[in-house]
Amino acid sequence: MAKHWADFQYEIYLNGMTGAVPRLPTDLTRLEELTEQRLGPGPVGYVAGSAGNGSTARANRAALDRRRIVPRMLRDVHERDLSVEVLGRTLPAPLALAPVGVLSIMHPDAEPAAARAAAAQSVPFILSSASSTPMEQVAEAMGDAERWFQLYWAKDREVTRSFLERAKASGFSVLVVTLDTPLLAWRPRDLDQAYLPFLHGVGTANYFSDPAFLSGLAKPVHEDPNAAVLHFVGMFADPGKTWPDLAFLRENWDGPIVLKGVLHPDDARRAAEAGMDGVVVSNHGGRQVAGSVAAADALPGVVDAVGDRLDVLFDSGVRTGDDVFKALALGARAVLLGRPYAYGLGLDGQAGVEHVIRCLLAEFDLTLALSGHAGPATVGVADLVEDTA
Ligand SMILES: Cc1cc2nc3c(=O)[nH]c(=O)nc-3n(C[C@H](O)[C@H](O)[C@H](O)COP(=O)(O)O)c2cc1C
Ligand SMILES: CCCCC(=O)C(=O)O
Repeated sequence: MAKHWADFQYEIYLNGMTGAVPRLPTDLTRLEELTEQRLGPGPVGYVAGSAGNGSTARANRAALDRRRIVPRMLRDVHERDLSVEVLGRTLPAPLALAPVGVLSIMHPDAEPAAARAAAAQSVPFILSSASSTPMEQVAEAMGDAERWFQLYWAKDREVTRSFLERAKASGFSVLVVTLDTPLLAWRPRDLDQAYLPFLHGVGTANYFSDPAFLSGLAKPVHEDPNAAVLHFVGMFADPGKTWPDLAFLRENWDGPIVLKGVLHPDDARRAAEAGMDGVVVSNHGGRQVAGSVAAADALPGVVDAVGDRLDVLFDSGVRTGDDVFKALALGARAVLLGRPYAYGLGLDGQAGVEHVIRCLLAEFDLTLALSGHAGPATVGVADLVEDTA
């Protein structure tokens, strides 16, 4: 049975009869400011910050804001079903939680709490390679929920092989390979505070628990933690990789593989030729290339190029239910959500993440209905106009 996401609206009003109001704002764009007030400047700067002067993060928002929905009337939207087919699975809504590393800088319950929230709301959780908790522990927290694993494609092939083996053994079924972070970008907010979570030992849990990684260290982590962190920083990603290298991942992973960070239609075509199953059109939430094309502006070109062969997902800048609608109208099958759930976690742990998911999907459900759609299938580019003013 289809889940009635919009009912959250009346749950909130009914709770109000006893004087209760939501613990966090229902306009998710307010979460960043609240997080700024409550958490330390280093962690908040890391999560909220972007590459360069922030131009890409702003462009992501502008590209979504510029597109406006044209609602249609009298189309029977009484019964709605938000489910979508993605990578051979049925998702109850077109949403997954994006891989966000180092979540313990936001909340001590970190990835297990976010993963439990996603599981409770039946939304896939994509666990980052740069998790602050080893993948086996996060998998355990997830029960029988959908598990997707994000790979930072290490220089050391044996570390990659070991990560894939561990992820398979822990029940992760979809592999999301991030291509846009072969190097960490110029991030002034972090540079100005000289703050990088990894140097505080956060985000290395999968590596420090990995036999292949540990065998590359001259001394055990506890004897020389700084050397271990520097070894991680030098090997977690590999600027030398090229398209033919994908064959190694295809050989070592049985399930679907999705390439994250694709913005050019030709790269999307190469992904299809390499036997991949999907792409995420993403500029990493504006955290990598300053001055980059906005993700929403890149989306239609990628959909045109490979939409009939690959599942095209989208992230970067999604903050509201109407953003989800717009991404679907531009051709995405589903969206990933990044910072807002990290803020929800920081402000209220697992409950905060559940709040964020429920608000976003309730608002999306209502946007669909009020725009004349009973589900994602009928949403298309004809539902949008571009505001050129
Ligand atoms: C604090 C933080 C950590 C992130 N860590 C990762 C990561 O480990 N792997 C990855 O592929 N993307 C990572 N991302 C990028 C997200 O997966 C996603 O692409 C981005 O946050 C989407 O944009 P949004 O934050 O505007 O929703 C991270 C983003 C943030 C904010
Ligand atoms: C080493 C980078 C991992 C975290 C990340 O992807 C981000 O901060 O955007």
